[in-house]
Amino acid sequence: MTSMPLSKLIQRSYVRSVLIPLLIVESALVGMYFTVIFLITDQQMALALTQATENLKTITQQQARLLDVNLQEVSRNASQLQRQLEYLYQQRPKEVSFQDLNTYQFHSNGALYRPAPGDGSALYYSSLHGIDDSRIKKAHWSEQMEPLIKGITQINPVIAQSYFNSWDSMVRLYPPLNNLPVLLGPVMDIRQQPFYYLADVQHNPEKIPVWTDAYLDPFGMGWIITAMAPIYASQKLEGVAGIDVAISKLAEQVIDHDLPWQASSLMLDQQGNILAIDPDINATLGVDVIAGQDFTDLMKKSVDRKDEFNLLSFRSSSINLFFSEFLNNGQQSESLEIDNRKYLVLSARVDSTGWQVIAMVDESNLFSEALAVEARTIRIGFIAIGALLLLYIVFIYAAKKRARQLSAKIARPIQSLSRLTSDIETGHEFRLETTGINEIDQLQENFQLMTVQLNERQQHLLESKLEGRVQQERANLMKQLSETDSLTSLSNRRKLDDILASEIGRASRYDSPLSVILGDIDHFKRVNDKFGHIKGDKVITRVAELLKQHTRDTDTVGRWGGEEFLLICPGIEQNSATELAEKIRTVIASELKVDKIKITASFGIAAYKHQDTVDSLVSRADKALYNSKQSGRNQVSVAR
Ligand SMILES: Nc1nc2c(ncn2[C@@H]2O[C@H](COP(=O)(O)OP(=O)(O)OP(=O)(O)O)[C@@H](O)[C@H]2O)c(=O)[nH]1
Repeated sequence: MTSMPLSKLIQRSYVRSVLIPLLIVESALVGMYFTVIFLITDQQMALALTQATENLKTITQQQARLLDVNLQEVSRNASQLQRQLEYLYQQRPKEVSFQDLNTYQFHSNGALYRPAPGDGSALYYSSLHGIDDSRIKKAHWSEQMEPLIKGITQINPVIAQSYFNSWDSMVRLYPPLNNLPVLLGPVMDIRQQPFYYLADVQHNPEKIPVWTDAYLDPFGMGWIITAMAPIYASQKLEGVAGIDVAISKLAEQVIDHDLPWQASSLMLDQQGNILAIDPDINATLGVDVIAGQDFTDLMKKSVDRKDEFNLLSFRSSSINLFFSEFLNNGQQSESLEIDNRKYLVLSARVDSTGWQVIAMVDESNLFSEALAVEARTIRIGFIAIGALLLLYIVFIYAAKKRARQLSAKIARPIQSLSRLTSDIETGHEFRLETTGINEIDQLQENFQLMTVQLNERQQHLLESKLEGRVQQERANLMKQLSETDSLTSLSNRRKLDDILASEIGRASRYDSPLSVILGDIDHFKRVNDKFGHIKGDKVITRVAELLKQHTRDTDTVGRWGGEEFLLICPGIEQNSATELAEKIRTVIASELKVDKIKITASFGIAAYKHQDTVDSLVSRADKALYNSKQSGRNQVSVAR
């Protein structure tokens, strides 16, 4: 197992036991938080889509209905005008008197017209059939139509123009156009005009007002739709009454430009022609790009380029396809993708004309609220994550610091204990500080107790050892004192007895030689007598030194008594012992003097013999010594 610092161990345990579980739990919570946000956003978006679909569907249906109501009103106006004009024809007198001959004039191109209609109706009479008096009179008679046409035009704000066209190309029109002969030409034939066939019996057997298709007004009013009513008098088709409705005006009244979610409207006829369009979606559908200029202005000016206003014939093929399918299948709501943006498209049909009122809304507008809430909650989520990260950083920092403090708190007493262990033999007493950690404090207490006990035991041990040694020393000393001669420090008689007994035993056991030399200072009594005991003692001490000096370590020199010395020489034959004694005798005789008087000594030698005892051996040496004394002293004699 690898070892590591205590602080790291504590820190790791903090991280493992607290940080990691915390991290797992909070990661799960954050994950759940974001999942819930996405789910709720999805749900809110789906709800917003449903609400917008329902809402805009209702709005477009209301707009279509309102258009229908308006168109029906115009249709009723056309019926009214039809009835009034037919009544006028029925009341038409045979003869008509001229009111004011200057009212009408012939234009230079031959057509009859009213030069200055003012706020009255304009009149045009084609010269196609020739303009005789009766036609001039008819023109005058038709002035009775003016209040009818004018009244109808003024009664309904969506009506742009009302007029009557007679079969022989007389046109009475309100509001007036001054230059009708120029606009219509000298020989315009009304029966060749495309709308006129709507009035004949073959195409309109019920003789009721009918709607033309939407068309671009040749006089610059943009898209127009006309309610056309045949005027019969005595079964004869006298002409047609027309009420022009400017589609832009109609649309203005019914199409709300302030739709919710910034939705925009447009209106298509059955062929897909754009009858009205909110400028906001011009760019989206590419209408601006195709037309290259202001679309509404263009509509007012252009008559021949009708295709340019057909949604199904320009822009991208995907948009064409979408709208043609949308219109053909009568779909009410669908999603359309243009330039990677999704649009919700809803439509409602105008029953009178088969037009479609269409609302388009950018789906991102529907979801903006939900997405804004989502963005806000995601931001909150990220702030929370940031805060958590900050918390973790603070936590890790705090854990590190705490781990350091805790490890120091734990390590300090352990280090003290360790120091104490190494210093324990010094016997010093330590006082350890309490840590506040039960186990460690208990350990310290036990350790301290153990140290005290150990010190006490060591003290006891030392004391008992010392006492033993002192006793031993004393015994040794006593023994040494009992075996040593106090004057010469040589072995005394008792010790010599022991050693000699032991050497005799050894010589006997191993059959090894053993010799003893007994020496005695000559005429010592005289020395004492002459020089005193103190000097006598000195002579004895000096003889002892010389004996020690000239013998081996294996030899034993001892004071046998008084002025007598015994040398025990193990392993030495009689001859060698004699040589040794002779040498010692010579040295004493030559070196030892008291006040110039020579001191000599006599020696007796005895070699060990089988069965010898201490006494028998020493006795023989003593006899040999005696012989030396008898023979004149300062001699060496050998026992027989
Ligand atoms: N100063 C001193 N004298 C001692 C000691 N021990 C013995 N003496 C003396 O030694 C003398 C021995 O004398 P003797 O036995 O008569 O022998 P001697 O005078 O040496 O004569 P011979 O041995 O015959 O040569 C005595 O006078 C003792 O008192 C001692 O320790 N110190």
